[in-house]
Amino acid sequence: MNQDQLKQLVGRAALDYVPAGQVLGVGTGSTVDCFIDALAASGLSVPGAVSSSERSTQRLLKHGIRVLDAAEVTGLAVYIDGADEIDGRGYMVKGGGAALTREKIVADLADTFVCIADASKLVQTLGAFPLPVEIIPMAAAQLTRRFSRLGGEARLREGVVTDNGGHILDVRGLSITDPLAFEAEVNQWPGVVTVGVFARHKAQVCLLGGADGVKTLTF
Ligand SMILES: O=C(CO)[C@H](O)[C@H](O)COP(=O)(O)O
Repeated sequence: MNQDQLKQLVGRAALDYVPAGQVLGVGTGSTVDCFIDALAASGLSVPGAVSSSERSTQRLLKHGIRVLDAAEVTGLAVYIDGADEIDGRGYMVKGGGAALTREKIVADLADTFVCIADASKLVQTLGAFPLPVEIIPMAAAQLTRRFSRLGGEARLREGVVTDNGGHILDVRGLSITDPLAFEAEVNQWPGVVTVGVFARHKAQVCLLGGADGVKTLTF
């Protein structure tokens, strides 16, 4: 199976986690696109979804699935989203699709984060994937210097403006051995909107698609 087929496989597997009769949190990315398509084809009745991006909102609406504002719910049982990397503890790097801020907001509403990913995303240590960080543009140069003091090389993602009007720095060369401490530290640097380490909002479940089918990891 190629990577696209694995994404479709885990997208379908995630249907088992859709809470009956409840609003669902929906992430962003090509794997989530597969999940949204599978949800629409499944005939499962969901009262609506809280979406983490304009991209997912458009896809949900195209399928006739109602999209609610985050402010319209007080909580969600389940949030389903992809990842750029996930480790053996459920900590993740996210934001390859530049939606990390809204993804963290929706994840924060949810009791259970279900990560859907192909097996290439499972890593020993986070950091090989360039770490996305949403920033306020004015702070780009000084944040670049801060990352360089941690051994990271930050580059502005050219031509990308997030749904929130922010910019994205991609930071190469990091080895994130303590994701909770790293996230807490970087989050409080002035000019950082959101760091793409999801440690406080880690996955509780990961549906990992590989040659042998879907493996369910729980953390
Ligand atoms: O964090 C994300 C978007 O901001 C995505 O979940 C992540 O980039 C994985 O995407 P894909 O499913 O396309 O591999």
